[in-house]
Amino acid sequence: MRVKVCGMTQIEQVDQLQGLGVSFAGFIFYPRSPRYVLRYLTTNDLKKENNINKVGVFVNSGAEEVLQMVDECRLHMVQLHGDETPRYCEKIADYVSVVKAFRLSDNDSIEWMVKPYLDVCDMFLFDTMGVGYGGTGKKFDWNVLKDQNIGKPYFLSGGIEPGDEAALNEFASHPEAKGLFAIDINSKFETSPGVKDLQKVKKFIEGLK
Ligand SMILES: O=C(O)c1ccccc1NCC(=O)[C@H](O)[C@H](O)COP(=O)(O)O
Repeated sequence: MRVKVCGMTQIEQVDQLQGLGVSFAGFIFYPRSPRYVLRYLTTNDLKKENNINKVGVFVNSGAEEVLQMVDECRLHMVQLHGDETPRYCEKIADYVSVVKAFRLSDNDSIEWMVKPYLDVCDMFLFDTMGVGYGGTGKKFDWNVLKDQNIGKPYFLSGGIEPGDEAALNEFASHPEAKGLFAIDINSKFETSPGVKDLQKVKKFIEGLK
């Protein structure tokens, strides 16, 4: 199973991710996050080739700002984690792969939520609804994704933690969980916001099928 580690702020840690079997590194470009990457790294630091797919996470930023960061930091993908409209996503998707994040609460109609975005995004990400836009450490019930006509590959996110490996393997093995593309981990693998415990990441990946 592919893994994305989100909220990276330390370049030495980014350099180690690929060796652990991580496929994507996420960088938060949201100034109100404790993991706001530009508080720790420069765009020149981010521009470096680290042999890992770099995902920029944005929350309701102007399209020009997003595209400027894509260019300056050589991002491979952007993850839109706010209230971005389909039209906005379409504009960004002309230049770079777009992952639209949806924060789920109980009883949301997922098919209805994603439908307007199907033609203008490359992938989706499902996170938990909470105070703030992301990195809440809260889980949602993954079963709500089963048997849904999601229509795009998706990242599974929201409070995923060490010890979840067996449940994730079980979820991924279900034919009804179709479309699962990667697991997104963040705050539950930190020693402090933005600083990851790479031993925990390693052990977690070893437990995934
Ligand atoms: O991590 C943040 O601080 C953050 C802030 C604003 C928007 C998105 C943010 N994180 C995005 C992610 O992709 C996280 O991995 C996702 O929300 C899950 O985080 P967690 O619940 O801590 O596992």
